[in-house]
Amino acid sequence: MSIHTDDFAPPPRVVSAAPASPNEEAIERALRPKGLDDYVGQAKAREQLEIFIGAARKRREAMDHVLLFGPPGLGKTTLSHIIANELGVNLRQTSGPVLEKPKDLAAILTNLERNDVLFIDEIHRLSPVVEEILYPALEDYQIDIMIGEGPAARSIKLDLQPFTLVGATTRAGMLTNPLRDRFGIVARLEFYTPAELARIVRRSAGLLEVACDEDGAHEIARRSRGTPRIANRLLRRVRDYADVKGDGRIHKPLADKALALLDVDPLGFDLMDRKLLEAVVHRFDGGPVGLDNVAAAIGEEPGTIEDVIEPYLIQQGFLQRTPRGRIATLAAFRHLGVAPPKGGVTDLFDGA
Ligand SMILES: Nc1ncnc2c1ncn2[C@@H]1O[C@H](COP(=O)(O)OP(=O)(O)OP(=O)(O)O)[C@@H](O)[C@H]1O
Ligand SMILES: [Mg+2]
Repeated sequence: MSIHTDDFAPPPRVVSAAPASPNEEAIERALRPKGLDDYVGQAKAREQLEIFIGAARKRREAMDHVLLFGPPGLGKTTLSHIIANELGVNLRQTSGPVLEKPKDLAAILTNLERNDVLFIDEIHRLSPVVEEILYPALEDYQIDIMIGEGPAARSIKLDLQPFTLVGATTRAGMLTNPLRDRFGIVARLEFYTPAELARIVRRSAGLLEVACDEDGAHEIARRSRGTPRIANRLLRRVRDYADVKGDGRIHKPLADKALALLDVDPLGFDLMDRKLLEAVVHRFDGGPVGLDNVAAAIGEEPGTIEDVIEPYLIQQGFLQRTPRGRIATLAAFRHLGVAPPKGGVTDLFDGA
């Protein structure tokens, strides 16, 4: 039997917010809510969109362009599909890194039908030359394209059908100002509360035809890092456990055991989170420590730490992001069972 190098790749994090495999993406599609009514949580974004969608439908116009931003797995792609559904138009889907040349985007834009939704995922990764042709498209539904080459080259204007751009990004800070300014609607997606995630777990359990009681759903929800993608994944893992070790039904004691086996602790932190907190606490005395140093200490990309691991730890009050670096809070010391430093945990303002 040959050994593939893949055999040595670390197993994917069970609480990673990124989709684990193409198979998981297919399951996600099946669990994706189709309308705003099914879309749990995100009250603010939902309310905003309800109004804009309603107005655009009434006037039979293209809705204003929308920017969705927030950490992975919170429902940006889901929401873009819902917007197109609710508007009753087609959705064309692409992503920043896929659009290499202006003509790639031009081909998509010129094929849009009236009032369609164009979804560009990872919009912060658009190349500058592609972004350039997007500006007039967004403002005037026009593009300038070059015909011919060399001295004979000339630019012509093409009219487009009115359309709505929905851009998604995990890093709003990386968008250029001119691009950001062209979005009329900007919605920031927030981490979900355990109660909201429990509703999502119950809904998904229904679709997957698994019996899951309220307490079982809550246990899964509580450990899902505020993220529906993780909640759905943990539900499927717990279902496997229930099928093998139980009678297929999910309740709290069973969920507890299954999740402990998966190394997901009661706060939803996994080995990666603990590794990060431990590094800041043990190796850097609680900080402040720069992102690059933490990254080197735990062998992760700084970008991954910033986009994927940190946001939840910060939101939960275990880590602070300060101009001088990352600081572990008292809660982090307590969670790791470590006595806090004598002078107290460095806080944001001391010495500043
Ligand atoms: N509000 C919600 N209600 C119910 N289920 C949701 C909700 N938001 C997301 N989900 C579920 O979580 C899964 C992941 O959501 P989605 O793919 O939309 O995340 P994303 O923000 O686009 O992530 P990424 O940044 O990785 O692209 C979806 O397949 C869907 O089943
Ligand atoms: Mg997505």
